[in-house]
This record gives sequence, C-alpha cells and structure tokens, in this order.
Amino acid sequence: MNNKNETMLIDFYEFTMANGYFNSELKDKIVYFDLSFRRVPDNGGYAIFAGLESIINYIENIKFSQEDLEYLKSYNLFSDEFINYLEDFKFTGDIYSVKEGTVIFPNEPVLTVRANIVQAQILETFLLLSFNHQSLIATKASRIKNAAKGRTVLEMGARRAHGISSANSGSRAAYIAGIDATSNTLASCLYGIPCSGTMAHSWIQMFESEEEAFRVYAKTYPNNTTLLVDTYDTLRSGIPNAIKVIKEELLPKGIKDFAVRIDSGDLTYLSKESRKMLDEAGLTNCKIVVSNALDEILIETLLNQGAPIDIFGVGERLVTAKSNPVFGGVYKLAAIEENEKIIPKIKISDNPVKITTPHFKKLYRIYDKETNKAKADLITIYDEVYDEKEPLTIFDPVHTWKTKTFESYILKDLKLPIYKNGKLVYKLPTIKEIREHTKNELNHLWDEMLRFENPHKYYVDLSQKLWTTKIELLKKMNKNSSI
Ligand SMILES: Nc1ncnc2c1ncn2[C@@H]1O[C@H](COP(=O)(O)OP(=O)(O)OP(=O)(O)O)[C@@H](O)[C@H]1O
Ligand SMILES: O=P(O)(O)OC[C@H]1O[C@H](OP(=O)(O)OP(=O)(O)O)[C@H](O)[C@@H]1O
Ligand SMILES: O=C(O)c1cccnc1
Repeated sequence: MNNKNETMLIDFYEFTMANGYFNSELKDKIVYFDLSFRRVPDNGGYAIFAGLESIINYIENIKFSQEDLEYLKSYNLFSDEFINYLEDFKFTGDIYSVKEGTVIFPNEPVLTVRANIVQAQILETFLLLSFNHQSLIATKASRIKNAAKGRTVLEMGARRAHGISSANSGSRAAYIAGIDATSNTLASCLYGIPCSGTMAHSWIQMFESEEEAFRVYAKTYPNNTTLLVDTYDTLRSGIPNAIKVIKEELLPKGIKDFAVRIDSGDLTYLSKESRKMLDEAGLTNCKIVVSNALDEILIETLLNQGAPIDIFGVGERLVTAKSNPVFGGVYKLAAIEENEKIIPKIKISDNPVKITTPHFKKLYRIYDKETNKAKADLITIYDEVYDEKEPLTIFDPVHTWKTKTFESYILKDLKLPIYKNGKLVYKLPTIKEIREHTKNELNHLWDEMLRFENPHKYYVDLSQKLWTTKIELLKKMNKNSSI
C-alpha cells in the first residue's frame, strides 16, 4: 500500500452514488457543482483560496489500478460495467476556478465543475480536502504575516503538523500567503520555497559550554548564524555568550548578518533586555528571532508591547490552524442540463446559511476605479452581461432595501476556465507568481478588513436576476413540500 497513488482518496458514498447513476438513465446527465465555504475562520474579514494545483494534479493523475478495481469489486456492490468504466476513467468535463491566492468570501462559488454526474461526484472528496486544508492554512498564514507588519516570518511547523501531506501542503499554503521561508526541507525542494533554520537546544547541550556551542556553530556557518540563547539563562548567559562569540568569530570576518533566537519566557521583556545588551555591545544590527507557540494574536500583542523583534518563527498554531481548525468548504449541486438548457437546482435547509444559491454562476469583483480597492462581490447567472459605462446598483440579498450604486468601477470576472472537455486549458502559475498574486489581492482590501476584531464586513451580493431565480425556486420548493 505504500506507493499507492491518491486516486482512491474518495468517500465511499461517491462510488455508490456514481454506480447508481451509471446504471440509470442519469448516467450522462450534465451537472454543475459549486465549491464554496460558509464562514471565515477566526471571524476574520477574508480568506485566501488555495489548493487548485493539488486538484489539477489529482485530475491529471487519476488512475484506478487493477488492485483498486479488485478491491471495489470485493464489496459486490458495483456493476461490472461501472468497474470497467473506472478502469478507463478520465475526466471529460469543464472546471472554472478563481486563481490560487485569490481573496475569497463566504458563499461564493469559487470553483465550478460542469461534468456528467458520475465524474462530478467522483471528484468531490479530493476537491474538498485540497480546498479546505490549503485555504485554511493560507488564511491563517495571511493573518500571521499581517500581524508581523512587514517583519520576516518563518514557518517551522512540520514536526507538529497533522501528518505528512499536511506538513508539505501546509508549508506551501503558508508560503503562498506571504510567509517568508519554511524549515521543511521536503516542502522547500518540492515547491521551491526558501528554506531556513536556526539551531535546537540539543546543539547547545551537546557541548561542554554554551559559549563553545555558539563558537563551533559560528565557525561552521559564519554567514548563517542564529544563536539560540535561552537554553540556560537568556540574559545572564545566552546573550553575553552570543555577544562574545559574534565579536570574536564574526565581526573580524566583516560579517554583519547574524541573529539570536529566544524560544521561551516573556518574549517582550527578554527581547527588550536583549536588544539593550546587544546595542550596548555595538551589535545594533544583530536581529532578534522569537518563537514559542506564536500566532497572529500573540504577535500583535508582542508588537503592541513594543517588543523589538525582527523575525517570528511560527509552527504548531499555523500548521494546525489551532484557533479554528475547520474551513467548512462544501461542494453543492447548483444546476443540471436538460435538452441543452441549464435548470437551476436549490438545496433548502432550516438553517438559512445552508440554503444554496442555484444556477451556473459567474463571480465578479467590483473595484472602485479611483482607489483601486475592492468594494463588493457580485454573483450573477453565467450569461448576464454588464456594461462598466453604465451605473451598477447592487443590493443586500437579505435586507433588499439596502442598495449601493457604483458609477466609476471596474468589474473583474474572477473565475477562469481550467478544464474544457477534460483538457487542461490553464497554464499553472509558479509558486512565486501565486504568492505575488496573493500580495496584490491583499493590496485591494481596505485595512479595516484585515483587523482581527470585528473586521469590516465585505458585501457579496446576488444580481437581480439570480436573486429572483433563487427566491422563486425557494417558493416553489416550499409550496411543493407543504402539499
Ligand atoms: N510578552 C508576552 N505577551 C504575551 N504572550 C507571551 C509573551 N511572552 C511569551 N508569550 C507567549 O506565552 C506562552 C508561554 O508559554 P509557556 O509558559 O508554555 O512557555 P515557557 O514556559 O516560556 O517556555 P517553554 O516552551 O520552555 O515551556 C507562549 O505562547 C509565548 O509565545
Ligand atoms: O512553538 P512553535 O510555534 O511550534 O514553533 C516551533 C517550536 O519548535 C521547536 O521547539 P521544540 O520542538 O524543540 O520544543 P519546545 O517547545 O520544547 O521548544 C522550536 O524551538 C519552537 O519552539
Ligand atoms: O530552525 C529552527 O529554528 C526550527 C526548526 C523547526 C522547529 N523549530 C525551530
């Protein structure tokens, strides 16, 4: 089982449903499924879309092996024809998606699959798992990077990640969102993320003295010296020894780039005192790295306390998204095709947030032409046409009397074609391009949306035509269910 590819990472009910459709007249029915999420983690103001590259890799490499097929057969649930179909399975549908690194909001169709029902169902699990995990980590990482206010942030979470793929794709998602480097060498070599690191307490413990440990390290890696100063006593031993070794081993070589790392205790107090001692010793360019179960709230707190920190090392709370470890992405049927017409479908729920928005839809972002800031998102039916020269009025889908009119705006269609008739038509961006895209996306947001406490609410509205379709379908379903 060790070298198994990921094709079978599919919830079993997808197979039972797919087999059921395959053996019925619904076999070739074309459907539309939307990927969306319901709530921004940590009550934040925005989320970052990630996971598209993994989704594409999965689709490109889907291959049910003979072993997989035998395994499925052993359940005696699936027809031979269905098993034969899986043997030659190939995705033949269309996919539209926002780019990786795009800022997204709840209830938007960020990715849409148009395919026959069998294929659309088979993709569900992997799409959701990639989207949910990677968007969760990218969103958390973006908050952490924002809290650091331009300072460097290193991701060091591999050892506490929830498994191998979470460590790797977590490092990638964090980098996309703006984290500067990872300690995970595999993620670095897989994805081209800068790799970085300091030293562990064990290095210090291995030598007769802390000073000797520092000295050997500085001699071995003169151009990459970060000394861990909290093994015995940060201010009485760690910092004085670091000053001595830096002065004796690095300054004579003309080296100006070095740092100390503090990994325990009151990081504000210790960084302030360390800064004073380093400056008094003339080492004003010595950077201070801190780590120890940090997250965006602690980083903000430390900086608000005036802690003179240059670099943050962040592990467990980032890779596990500890404060809110569920993204809540869903994959919902939005329409079917009948006689080449698109028929919208809705899912009703007692919980209003779980009522879906029907139809094959487009997702637009409205930018203010003067400020270049994103003002609202507009979800429309796929064939609605807008003229940016005409004023655009949007309204709150719940409190419909609340309207807003834009006179001078730019409308951007956020979803691109990724697959057309099963063919990949999208050129995958490099990880650096994705990271740049995320940075650019955040520049379009108002600062008020980035704050952690009660961030400004961003509007995601429905076009008049889509809103009417939704309400009519709701009324129809209500009427039908009360008969
Ligand atoms: N000035 C500060 N303000 C707010 N939180 C801080 C401050 N200094 C440190 N912290 C955080 O408080 C927590 C301290 O955790 P804890 O008491 O377990 O660590 P410690 O005892 O200092 O170190 P160790 O990891 O060796 O146990 C960490 O999450 C740390 O980042
Ligand atoms: O706290 P995180 O955000 O996950 O950052 C990574 C932590 O990993 C290392 O600790 P280690 O595994 O050696 O254990 P420690 O907590 O006892 O230092 C490092 O010294 C950091 O403390
Ligand atoms: O390089 C480091 O300092 C590091 C790496 C992993 C975990 N903690 C620290």
